Amino acid sequence: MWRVTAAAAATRGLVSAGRASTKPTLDFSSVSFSSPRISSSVDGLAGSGAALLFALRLHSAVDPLTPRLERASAAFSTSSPAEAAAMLGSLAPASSFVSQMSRNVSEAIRHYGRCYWELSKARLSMLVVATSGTGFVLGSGSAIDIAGLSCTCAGTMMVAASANSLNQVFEIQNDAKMKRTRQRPLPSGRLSVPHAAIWASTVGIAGTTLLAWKANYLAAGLAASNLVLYAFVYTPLKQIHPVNTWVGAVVGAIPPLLGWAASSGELPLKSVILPAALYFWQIPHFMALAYLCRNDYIAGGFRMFSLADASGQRTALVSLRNCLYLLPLGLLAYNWGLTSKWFALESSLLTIFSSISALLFVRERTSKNARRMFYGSLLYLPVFMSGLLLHRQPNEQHEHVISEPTTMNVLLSEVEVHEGNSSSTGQYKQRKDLTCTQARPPIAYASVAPFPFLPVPLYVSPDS
Ligand SMILES: CC(C)=CCC/C(C)=C/CC/C(C)=C/COP(=O)(O)OP(=O)(O)O
Repeated sequence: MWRVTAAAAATRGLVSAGRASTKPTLDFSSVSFSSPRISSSVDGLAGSGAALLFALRLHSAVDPLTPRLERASAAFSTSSPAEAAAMLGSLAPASSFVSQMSRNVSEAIRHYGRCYWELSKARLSMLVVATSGTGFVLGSGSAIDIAGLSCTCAGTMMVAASANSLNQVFEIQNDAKMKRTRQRPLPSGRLSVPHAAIWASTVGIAGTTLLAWKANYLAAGLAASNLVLYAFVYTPLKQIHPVNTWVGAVVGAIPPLLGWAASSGELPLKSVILPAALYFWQIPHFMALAYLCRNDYIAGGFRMFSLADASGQRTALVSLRNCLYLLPLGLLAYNWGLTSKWFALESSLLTIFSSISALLFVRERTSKNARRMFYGSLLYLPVFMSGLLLHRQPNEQHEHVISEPTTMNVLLSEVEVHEGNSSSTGQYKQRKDLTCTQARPPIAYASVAPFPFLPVPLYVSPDS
């Protein structure tokens, strides 16, 4: 019985996929299902004729039943309803196989998708991407290269995902002992270690390659070194010495440098403002976390600073000290031409607010005050980065390539003099205008003018 009904449902699927719009209509409403489970799954199948067709196409490579289905479907137009139903009844094993297969595929996608998401600590990685993207914008001139920004963010996401996955591969035993982490894919047994290692290597290599290809070697090198620092230095250090928090802070501070390097190919002094903010910001953030979860960290075998500080006093003082280190950053950002003066004001107010939460924790070391400091730190970073972006001054170093009265401009003006009013002057002017928005290497343009038939040479910095 169920064979016929399954075939009927498959027929409805084919009809709804539009293959039988001009064919005689079959009425299967009188057909009943003997099992509710089969009934619901077959109904689902019938409702998605297109999906079924697609699955059958895939299946046809391995299953000799598929040509039979195609013949039966063709017979639709010529057979009576009873004949067609009987014919399609013989196809039930194929359709149930396909339905099972598509269910398995979608379950596997959901399962591994979730595992990869958790293994990559996707939300943390997205925060890392936000800092790297901010670095990219700060390092840009007045025009922002959106394609470059997208590639930098994608590359950073992949390398950060890889670093986080390796961190979990190395900490399975510890994570299994901590309440906060025992449900992660590896300790919970949802994913095998080789699978996680292959995932980590693939995204790590892909991300670094993308950065090297679409940004530059400096950005790719920073990403790869940061991965090594996080996975192979910070991660084992967590079980060895409390200094791990400071090493971890360096890891968190590098992504904005990576972004800056990706947009401008160099790292001037003012590029360290956001990394410095991230470095100092992480100390109270992780101190608060380690204080709140100290029993969990003890169970996991991690040597956090707060574990050797039963009263919490040193933990609180270290947090306050690092909040205070954030104070001059707004002024420096203004002084070094990174932002307008408004940012200096906003950053100072924000830092005072964070320092007050740390001061309250120093005065009274309770979980409530530690939590307040933790949530305060969560607020600090997005506000600080938004302020930087809102009040940023375009990076002059990025634009000096086109604005300095050297190499290119001299050559361009010479070209204009030589060409006089000839029609090609317009082209060169156009090219010059283009450089004002795209800030391309001068030699690439200079070479075009006298020897347009020669290949454009690689850019060599005048300083090198
Ligand atoms: C480009 C690139 C490679 C970026 C990497 C950025 C990155 C992974 C930053 C994380 C910094 C950090 C110290 C996290 C805490 O890890 P944890 O091990 O203490 O966290 P857990 O206890 O939750 O595992």
